[in-house]
This record gives sequence, structure tokens and C-alpha cells, in this order.
Amino acid sequence: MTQMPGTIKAAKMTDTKISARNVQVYYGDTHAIKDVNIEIGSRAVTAFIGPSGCGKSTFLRCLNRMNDTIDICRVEGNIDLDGEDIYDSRVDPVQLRAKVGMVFQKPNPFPKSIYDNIAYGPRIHGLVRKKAELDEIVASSLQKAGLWNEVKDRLDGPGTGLSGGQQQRLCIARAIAVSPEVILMDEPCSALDPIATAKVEELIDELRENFTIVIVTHSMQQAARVSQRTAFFHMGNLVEIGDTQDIFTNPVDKRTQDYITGRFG
Ligand SMILES: Nc1ncnc2c1ncn2[C@@H]1O[C@H](COP(=O)(O)OP(=O)(O)OP(=O)(O)O)[C@@H](O)[C@H]1O
Repeated sequence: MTQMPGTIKAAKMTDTKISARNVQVYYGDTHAIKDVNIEIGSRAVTAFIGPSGCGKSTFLRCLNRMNDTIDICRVEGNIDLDGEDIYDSRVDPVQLRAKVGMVFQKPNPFPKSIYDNIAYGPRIHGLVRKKAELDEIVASSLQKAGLWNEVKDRLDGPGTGLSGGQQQRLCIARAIAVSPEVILMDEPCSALDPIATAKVEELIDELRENFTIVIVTHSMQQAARVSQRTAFFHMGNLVEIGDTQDIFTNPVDKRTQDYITGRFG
């Protein structure tokens, strides 16, 4: 069977959750993502790795239309979530971002209480009618994010009063509170110390049972620890994607090999 250029192997992949075809991204005249084709498996962690500026974050932001918020950014091609085109004009990007949540590099809790940080999304999306229902979502989201025991006695305290690692787990709890199907994480541990990083990595491992997770990371060790599939990007191209172990032990492309052995990046 001939493989289309840019098509990726589907080793050990779970059911496809997101399918992207011929995706191009431009910032003005800069061609940042070049004809990317990728399938992202459901209920698994996919890591995006590659040298600085290769387009990992840009491509990640395509998956919940966060690039729509950047004026000079133009996205072409097709991205389907469960077979539905997320760039269809009938899709409301705000609703899409509830389904495809995002956690950023720097923990960014709202300047509100811990409770209100979590309650915000369910309130604005009209997911609850009664205070008891909201209490339940707040508690279960914090439990799923592994933060409940640390904050249950201080839910009225400010989210910004937590440690960096706790703030990042709060942001993950906030993303979970609107029952997303996919969680995008853009270097979620880069501002955290090793202990907080380990907690977030453990959490990612637990969350993959119920969510599809895509994580951008500069740390190859982290990609190896948390992901089942790894995609290597280079200069806007998706060079290869495969089972994480294969990518790190037996990459097909010389550029991947050079990167994982530390020859550039
Ligand atoms: N808002 C923007 N405006 C203009 N150009 C941008 C913007 N964001 C990214 N770019 C350009 O797009 C290309 C890809 O950048 P991107 O941030 O996606 O790479 P990355 O692999 O995530 O990098 P890093 O690992 O350093 O975060 C780069 O050339 C970058 O300069």
C-alpha cells in the first residue's frame, strides 16, 4: 500500500477522536504549519515534541480554534472531532472550547475563590440549575484533579493563593468542570518544580481513562513518561507520529533521531 506523504502510521492507536487533513497555518506571510495530516486517538495521551518554533503550540491551538483569537492567523484544511468539522461555520467556538478544553503553560486561575474558579464554566454554559448540583461538580472536578483533599476546607479562599502546582491542578479541575472530551495542554509543567510536575504527570495518566489528552512538551522524558503516542514536528512539518516507545527507540526519520539524541533543538 502506498502511503500519502505526511500520512501517519496508526500503530496501537485507539479509536480516532480528532482527524486533521492537509492543515496549513499562516501568520501573515509566515507559513507556520505545512500540510499536517494526523489522527489523534481517543482516551489516550498524545505528545507533540520538536524544537522551539516548529509549530507544536500553533497546531495544538488549531484543535480548539484558539488561533481564531489571533488576527493575523489563518487556518486551512480540515479538522474533525468525532467526524464533525470543527471549522464549520455553524460551530460555535465557545461551545467547541467547552468540549476541547485547554490548560496553559503558566497556571492562570481567575482572581476568584477556588470554588468560583471551578463553578465559572458550568455556570456560563448553563450546566446546572441548583446550588447542590454546582457543589457536586466543584467537588468532583477537584477530586478528579487530585486537589480536593488539599483545598476542601478553603474553597472560599483565592485560587491565586495556592502553590504553583496546586494552581495548575486547579486549572485542570476548571477544564474538567465543563465535562470536556479532549484536554489540550500546552507545556503544563514548564512553570512547576519536579514534585508538582510529578503530581500533574500522575494526574494526566489518570485522566486518560476518561479524556483524550494532547500535550505539548519540551521534555522528551515527560513525553516518554505520560504519552502513548508521540508526534515529532520540525519546521512546521509533522515529521512522524507513532507509538511513543517506537518514536524514542526506533524513529523512522533522521530528523527525529537527531532530535531525540540531542543533536539539535
Ligand atoms: N502570534 C503569532 N504571531 C506571529 N507568528 C507567530 C505567532 N505565534 C507563533 N508564531 C510563529 O509560528 C511559528 C511556530 O510557533 P509555535 O509557537 O507554534 O512553535 P512551538 O513549536 O510551539 O515553539 P516553542 O516550543 O518555542 O513554544 C514560529 O515561527 C513562530 O514565530
